[in-house]
Amino acid sequence: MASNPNVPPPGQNNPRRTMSGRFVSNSRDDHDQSMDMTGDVSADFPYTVHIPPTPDNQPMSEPNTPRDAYGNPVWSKDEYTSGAADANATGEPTSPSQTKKRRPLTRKVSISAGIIYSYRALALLRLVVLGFFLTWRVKNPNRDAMWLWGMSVVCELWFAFSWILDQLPKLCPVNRLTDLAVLKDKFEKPSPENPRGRPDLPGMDVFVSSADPEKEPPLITANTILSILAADYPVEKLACYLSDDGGALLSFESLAEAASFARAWVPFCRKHAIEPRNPETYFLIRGDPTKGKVRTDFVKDRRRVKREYDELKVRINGLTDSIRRRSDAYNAHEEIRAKRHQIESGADPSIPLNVPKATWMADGTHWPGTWVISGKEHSKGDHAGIIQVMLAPPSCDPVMGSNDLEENLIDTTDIDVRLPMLVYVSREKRPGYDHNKKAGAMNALVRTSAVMSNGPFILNLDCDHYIFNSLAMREAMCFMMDRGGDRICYVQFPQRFEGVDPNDRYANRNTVFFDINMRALDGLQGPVYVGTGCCFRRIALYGFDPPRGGHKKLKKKAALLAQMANDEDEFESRGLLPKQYGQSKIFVASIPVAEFAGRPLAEPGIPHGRPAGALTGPREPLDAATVAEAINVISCYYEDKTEWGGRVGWIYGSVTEDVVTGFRMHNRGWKSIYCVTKRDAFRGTAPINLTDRLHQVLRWATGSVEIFFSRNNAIFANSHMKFLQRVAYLNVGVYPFTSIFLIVYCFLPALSLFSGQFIVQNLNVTFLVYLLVISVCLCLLAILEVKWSGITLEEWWRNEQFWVIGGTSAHLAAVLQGLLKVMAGVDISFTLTSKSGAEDMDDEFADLYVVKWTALMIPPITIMIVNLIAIAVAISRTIYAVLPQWSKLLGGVFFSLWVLLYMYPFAKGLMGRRGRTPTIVYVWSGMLAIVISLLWVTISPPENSTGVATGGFNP
Ligand SMILES: O=c1ccn([C@@H]2O[C@H](COP(=O)(O)OP(=O)(O)O[C@H]3O[C@H](CO)[C@@H](O)[C@H](O)[C@H]3O)[C@@H](O)[C@H]2O)c(=O)[nH]1
Ligand SMILES: [Mn+2]
Repeated sequence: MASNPNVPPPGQNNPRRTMSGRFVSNSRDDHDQSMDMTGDVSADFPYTVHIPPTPDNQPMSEPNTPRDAYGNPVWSKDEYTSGAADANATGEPTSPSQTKKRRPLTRKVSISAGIIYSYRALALLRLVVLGFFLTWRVKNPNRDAMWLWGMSVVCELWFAFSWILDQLPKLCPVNRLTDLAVLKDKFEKPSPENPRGRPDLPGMDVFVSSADPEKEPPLITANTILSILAADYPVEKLACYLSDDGGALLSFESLAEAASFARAWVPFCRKHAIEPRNPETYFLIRGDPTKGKVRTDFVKDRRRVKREYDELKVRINGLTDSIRRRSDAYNAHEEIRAKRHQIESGADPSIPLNVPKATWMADGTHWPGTWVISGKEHSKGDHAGIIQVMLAPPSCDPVMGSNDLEENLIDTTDIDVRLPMLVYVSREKRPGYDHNKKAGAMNALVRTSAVMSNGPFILNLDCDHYIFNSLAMREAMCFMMDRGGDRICYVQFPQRFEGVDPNDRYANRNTVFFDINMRALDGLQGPVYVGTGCCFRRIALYGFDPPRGGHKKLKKKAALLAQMANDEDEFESRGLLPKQYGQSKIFVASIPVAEFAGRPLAEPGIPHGRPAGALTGPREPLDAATVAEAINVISCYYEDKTEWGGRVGWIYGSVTEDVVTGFRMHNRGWKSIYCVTKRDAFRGTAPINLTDRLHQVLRWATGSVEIFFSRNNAIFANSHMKFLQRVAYLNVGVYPFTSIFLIVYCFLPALSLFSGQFIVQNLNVTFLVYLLVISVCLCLLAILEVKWSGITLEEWWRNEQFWVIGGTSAHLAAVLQGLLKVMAGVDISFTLTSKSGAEDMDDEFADLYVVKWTALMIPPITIMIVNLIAIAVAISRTIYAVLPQWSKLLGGVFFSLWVLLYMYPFAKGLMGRRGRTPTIVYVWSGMLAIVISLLWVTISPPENSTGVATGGFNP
């Protein structure tokens, strides 16, 4: 297929517009009638898909347009290298307006000293008592059952170790506040350097990752995209990229639909200050939508936009069907043509024809990506790279709408109707190349966006994580633009979830992690990167070191890059850059531009900032050469012999690419920030049924094991990282191994009950007191954590429970899988978490009760059954009065019940919908167990039948 790299001028690559202001493309319903079977429907289809003509993996001819600067910043080279910015920053007298501007953008808020000091003291106390306890345990073996004692002591030693790994990094939590008003003052108010008050904020490229329209419904992705397009950030600075790892026409066309609906949605959001700007959620909000709305036409506008949105939903839901029908028609037509040709050419008509079952675009051409019935060069792992600019970059000045209701859906007088740039990207995939899952997709986007918009900041969102707070990007910018902001590699926001059952049975919200661990890490140079809701400094992804020693190193490197990009020989002779970043000179040239544009403003106290007003110029329009280059950099051979995935970009080699990527940055000396906003910044979906949840934690734990056995193990971290930060990263790699000890420990109570022994020789006072103290300390620590983090005790308890459930199932499997990878090189696949929204209107949480069998469930089920039987055996032995020591019996039973208590949500989950009366599970299986054990005891009565008398409390 001949590609057409020409990008239509702004505005022309959009769908046709009807009189009602709606946009149509030929991709829907009426298609069968309108389709011209001669294949000439291309004339009015709005999209020309851009793909590289490189199935043979040859680089495209180098576009001949050397540029000094690309993107939005106006950047004077002289000033950059001469350090004029520095000079200007060294404290000239400041005007009153400047003093006002010097108000900080962010602030640390300390946690109440009372709470935090008692928290630390308690942790210390527990540590000490734990030490005494374990010494006592080691010194006092149970001589009657050394095996039981040995196993339990080993497990307890490990638990203590893993508790320390988890507890230590939690000792210095912080909270932070931003001041958005100061940000506005600094970057959007008229000033001598910026007389028109044009936005001087740096550009932001938003990356949305999607991989499979089956598991990730296009409607969810479309909503995410809409929330981004409508975000409150200067339009001309914002660009949105959708990565489609499925290469599906369905994703492509639904993005086109979303883009055309954005013309109504975005002005509506701006006009009436809508929140959240994800239409699906917005229209479902319970309560009075007019609350706080002042414009009288709100109700009318809302009604219209709502109807338009409903139509969009129907269209997106109908896409699968319309694509199939269209393709069937085209394929039938092709077959007829081939048959005719066969007859005409005099060939034997009985020879079967091999016409491929292609997937067709509305313009009557083959879809270059994956076909519905996958064919050669059109399957998930084998297709061309595709780039489509769905919305062209907007002009740099506002474009006000009008009250012409023929043209517009709503009256947009005095409303800026521009839309941010929107690009569809599906990287090239070929057999024989490792595509490196999400990390690979993100790296393709990093390069393509560098060429097309080069925002110095990158916001990364999974396709199901939408912007819930339209100011979120500004929050991130406060940190990045504040004093010392140039040392920040990313600002991570907490992941918040919708559609989780109110009891949060499987701790899907992960609040312990997001409100306790992450907040605490924020006090230790920064939270880990968790894959979504994270705003990166672009150059941190390029493997740069943070500015140290007066920015000299960074400046030198950037200047060198700039020089090399311009000077052919220099570039070539060093051999260094192509090796690191690949062959694209345009890409390399974009690096220093991004570095410069990402700096905070030069001000007293911010020595190496950029001058105010430097980012207010218009951005270069996209030209054909640029798009050609953007396609070049997403080809699958581009990364050959480069450092992408190694030192540069998202790091490869783990299914939890996120943790590794963040780790590398921290290890280089960058800091990160955890930004918890009052109104959630982003929200996503979480798998709520047991099976999906287990698979999710399986992937995470497997990723952790991969990290543990790689050079990204925190043991090898360098001195840029604080000690406790290293402990936290070590914990990330180590926690799955706890499962080995946990599973043994969960069988111990049953083993003790069966054997009539216990993990200690007798339940003496010392043992019980130690046990009591460490448990009480743990509870008090939990209460204090709850106090400083704001989570609830129930959430904390759910987390404990799931720690046992996940620990005895998914984590164990992860350890095995990880070992297999290390020892036998077995590759680990990325199982997508399905993101089906609540379909069933009668029961929002219907998904919760879905029971899908998985082998992961075997160990926890075994644990439950064995423990139940053990309890029953113990009870029947008591009935027969044959147990040697009642204290051991009591210990064992308590121990067993404790395990069962932790497993309770799991048992509930297994029951599916009936699990609503979950006690039945335990009661029922308990009865069964009693029967079994009565039989067992009758068949083999224990030898010692004088036991009761010899037992007792024996301190
Ligand atoms: O080959 C792939 C596989 C996945 N994805 C995308 O990666 C994201 C995360 O996948 P998901 O199945 O939703 O995983 P979760 O467990 O929900 O995600 C968490 O954990 C992952 C690491 O295991 C991170 O990549 C995610 O960002 C983080 O939110 C989704 O947007 C996918 O579309 C790709 O783009 N290409
Ligand atoms: Mn997800």
